[in-house]
Parts: sequence; C-alpha cells; structure tokens
Amino acid sequence: MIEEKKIFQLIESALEQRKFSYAPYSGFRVGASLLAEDGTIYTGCNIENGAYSPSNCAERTAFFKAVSEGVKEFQAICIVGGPGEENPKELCPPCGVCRQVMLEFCKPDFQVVLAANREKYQIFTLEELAPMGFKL
Ligand SMILES: O=c1ccn([C@H]2C[C@H](O)[C@@H](CO)O2)c(=O)[nH]1
Ligand SMILES: [Zn+2]
Repeated sequence: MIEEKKIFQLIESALEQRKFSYAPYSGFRVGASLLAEDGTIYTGCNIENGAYSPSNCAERTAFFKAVSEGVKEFQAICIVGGPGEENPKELCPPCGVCRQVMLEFCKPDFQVVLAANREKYQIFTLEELAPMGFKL
C-alpha cells in the first residue's frame, strides 16, 4: 500500500496535468499520474484528434512516456477525469484499453487511485479492475 502523503501528491499532480488535456471534441478532460517503482512520477493527459480514432487516453499517455524512457516497473496510477474545466465531481474509472495496457506492465497488486479531489478518492488493485485479464 502507498502512504497517504504519496496519494495526495499523485492526486495533486493528476489534477495539474488535467489542465493540459486536449479534449475539444468530447469536452471530457482527464489527467493521470503514474508512480514508477523508483518513485518518479510520469504524468499524462488525454489527447483527442479530429479523426477521433487517433485519440489517446491520459493513462496511456503516462505509461507511454515512462516506457519510452526505459521505465517499466510501476507502483500506482492516479486518474482524475470529468467534463468541463472545473475539478471533477465523480470518479473516472479507466477504459478497457487502458486496463489492458496496465496488465502488460503491472502486477495484480498495482494500485489504481480513482480521485475527484483530495477528499474524494477510492483505491483499487489492478486485479479488481481487470480480473482474468489477457496476457501472453
Ligand atoms: O480511461 C480513459 C477513458 C477516457 N479517456 C478520455 C478519452 C477521450 O478523450 C475522453 C472521452 O472518452 O476521455 C481517458 O483519458 N481515459
Ligand atoms: Zn483509456
């Protein structure tokens, strides 16, 4: 389990990162902060595209930034997402594609922090969010 201080740090950086979200089509803005095994935080936002299918989720942006820098061991990810500019009011669970990317790089006890703000958050393991996941 990660300590509460670290959880708050992840929530703050995901909320900051969400400000960079490029979501002119859905208006649904997502930020993610990914905690690597060595303590480094990799952030990501969703990046949409006018042709729709090239769009990328916040979680995958964070994973791909880390992996492209040689980092492949992770402890936790925090996800914040919701419509509009203001801070989200509800929790935003990751889509199936992002869960599959987590399965590729993370162990079953990887922590997924779904947060609206510092007061409202819930922690799941990857195993809870992606039971019986496909792996080669
Ligand atoms: O796990 C998810 C699910 C959706 N989105 C983004 C993609 C799209 O830009 C917007 C609406 O689906 O939310 C994420 O960033 N992460
Ligand atoms: Zn996704």
